[in-house]
Amino acid sequence: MSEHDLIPSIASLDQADLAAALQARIDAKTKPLGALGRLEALMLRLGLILGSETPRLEAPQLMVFAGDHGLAARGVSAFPSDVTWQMVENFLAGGAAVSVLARQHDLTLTVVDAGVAHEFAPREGLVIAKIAPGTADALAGPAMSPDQCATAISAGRSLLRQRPGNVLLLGEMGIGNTSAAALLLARLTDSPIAQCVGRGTGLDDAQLARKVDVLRQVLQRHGEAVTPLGALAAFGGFEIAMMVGAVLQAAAERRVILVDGFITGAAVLVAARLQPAVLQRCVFSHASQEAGHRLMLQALQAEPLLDLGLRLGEGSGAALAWPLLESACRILAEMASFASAGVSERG
Ligand SMILES: Cc1cc2ncn([C@H]3O[C@H](COP(=O)(O)O)[C@@H](O)[C@H]3O)c2cc1C
Ligand SMILES: O=C(O)c1cccnc1
Repeated sequence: MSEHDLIPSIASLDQADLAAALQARIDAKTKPLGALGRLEALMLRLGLILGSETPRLEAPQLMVFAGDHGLAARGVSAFPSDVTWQMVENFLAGGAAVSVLARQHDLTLTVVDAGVAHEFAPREGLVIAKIAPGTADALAGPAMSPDQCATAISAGRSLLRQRPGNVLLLGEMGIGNTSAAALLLARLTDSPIAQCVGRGTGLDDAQLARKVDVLRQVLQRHGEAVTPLGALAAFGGFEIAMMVGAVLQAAAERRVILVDGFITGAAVLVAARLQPAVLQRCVFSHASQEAGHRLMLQALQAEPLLDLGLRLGEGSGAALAWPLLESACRILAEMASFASAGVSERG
C-alpha cells in the first residue's frame, strides 16, 4: 500500500466566521468576560471541530488498544509482559480503572487486541485485530516490518470507520510501551532521550538509568529511522500504530479526539507529523506524571485540562476529563445570555 492510500488527507479547519460567532456567543453569556477560563477555549475548540455554535457530543467511543513489546524483555518495565493480557481480561471483566470510569460516564468501552502475546476468547467488547503476538525486540532489529506497520494503521482506520458517534477517547495497554513512546518522542522532536524517559510503571533510580541506557542504544541502532512511519516501525508498538490509524481516520471524519496520557500522545505525535491538521481535532485530557510528557505536550501545542498527578494510561485520564466536554457543550447550548436573561451588562 502506498503512503498516499494509507494516510487520509485532512483539511485545516480554518473557519474565521464560525470562530467569531462562537466567541461572541461565549462572551454574551451571563458571566464576566473570560470567567469560565479554559472551559471557554474548550467550547471554542469543540464548536470548530463539530462545525456548530451548539455542538453535540454523540455516542462517545472509548477505545483501549493493547499490544506487547519485544523490548520489554530488556528490563525496561517494572512489570512482566503477562500483565498486558491480564489487564485486558480485567478491562473486559469491568474491574480496571478505565472500566469503572467508562461505566460511570456511559462511555462505550472497546478493547482492541492490536498485538498481545496471548490468545483471547472472543467476546463482546473485544476486537481481535492482532498483527502479531507482540513486536520484535527493537534493540535487535525493527520492532515491526513496514508491512506490519501499514496493516496496523489501516486496521485502526477501518475500526474507526465502523464505529458510530463523533468522539473518540483514546486508551492503551502494553507493558513496555512508555519505552516505545519515549523513543518516538526523542526521534520525532530531536530531543535528548534522558528528557523523554520516565519511570513508567514505577522503576527505581537504578532501573530508570538502565532504561535510559537501553533506549539510547535502540536510538543508535536505528539512526536511519527519521520519518514518522520509519520511526514507528523501528520502535513500535502495534497498539501505537493502530492508534495512529484511528486518530487519522477520526480526524478525517471530523470527530473530537480526546487524548489520554504519554502513550496515546505519542500516537498523536506520529499522526500529526503525517497530517498536522490532526491537532485541531484534539483535546488533551491531562498532564501525566510521566517525565517526558511535558515535552510531548509542548510538541503537540497542547494545553491539558486536568493536572491530577495521573500516571496510569488505559484511557483513565480521557474518561475523567470527559464530563468537562459535556459541560462545555451544555453551557454553549443552555446558558443564558445577558439579553435573554435580562441581566445588566458591565457599566
Ligand atoms: C497493573 C497495571 C495496570 C496498568 N494500566 C495501565 N498501565 C500502564 O503501564 C504500562 C506502561 O508502563 P511501562 O512502560 O513501565 O511498562 C502500559 O501498559 C500502561 O497503559 C498499567 C500497568 C500496570 C502494571
Ligand atoms: O501517561 C501515561 O499514559 C502513562 C504513564 C505511565 C504508565 N503508563 C501510562
